[in-house]
Amino acid sequence: MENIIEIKGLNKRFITEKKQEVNALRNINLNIKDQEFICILGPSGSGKSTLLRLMAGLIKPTTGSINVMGKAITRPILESGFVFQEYSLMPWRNIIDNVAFGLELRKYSKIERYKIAEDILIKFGLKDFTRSFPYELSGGMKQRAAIARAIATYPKILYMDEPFGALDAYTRFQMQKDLIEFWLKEKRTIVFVTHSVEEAVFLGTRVIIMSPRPGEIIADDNIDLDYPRNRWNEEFGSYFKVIMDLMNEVSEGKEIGKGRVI
Ligand SMILES: Nc1ncnc2c1ncn2[C@@H]1O[C@H](COP(=O)(O)OP(=O)(O)OP(=O)(O)O)[C@@H](O)[C@H]1O
Repeated sequence: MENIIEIKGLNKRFITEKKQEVNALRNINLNIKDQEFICILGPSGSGKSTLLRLMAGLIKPTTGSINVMGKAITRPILESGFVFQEYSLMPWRNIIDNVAFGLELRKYSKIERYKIAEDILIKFGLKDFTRSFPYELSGGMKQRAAIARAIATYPKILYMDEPFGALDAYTRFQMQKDLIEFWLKEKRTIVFVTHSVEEAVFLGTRVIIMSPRPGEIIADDNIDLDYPRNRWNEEFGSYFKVIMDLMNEVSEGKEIGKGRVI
């Protein structure tokens, strides 16, 4: 399968308000294939969100190149959707108008966008809340609505930054299952940032691990397990253990060899 995202020699340096330089990412080289479900793991501050925001065209590289669908990315493109940890809903719009927002940008008629948004909200179990406002929904429901909003336009690439981080364990499991179902059915590319090794092994076709700042990719592994995955089987446990051990080494600052493939 062809690469949908190609990153070469990427470096990102921020200048803080106090004029200090922060090297967030160093020499990132990464190719992501169409329809991969790639999970990005790494200690806090290792540049996971920065990498995601760069790919999505929300911020610009300091040096290096990022091509998405064959073109240098300079701003967010219509083929992509985002979900962030903090529910990315507009508080002043009701749920259906939130979900229909991307369709509005893409100039769908009001009838079309309400039809599409309504169908998705039914699928996401939010049928009775289409006219509610975000503050009237629970955390899990809000996050469902945020994902519904991101996929309403059926983006080719879905960028997700710890989308389930704030949810209770049960809701999180449910949402993981729903996301896998969506991905298996719709064959999109998903780039997913998480702190949870278990979540990465449950979801990803591939996992990359970042080093502490400045973030570099220090491990890159395919997870060769069938879907839907079973957290309790032995093979799942072996992947979990290998990646967890690596994460511990990384967090303790051990040099584990760059670009190591598990
Ligand atoms: N706009 C910014 N200005 C200055 N520094 C920034 C900016 N955005 C990120 N950084 C810095 O870049 C580094 C990487 O941040 P980033 O949020 O990408 O890490 P992360 O791995 O996603 O962290 P976490 O797991 O805690 O969410 C951090 O040191 C952060 O302080």
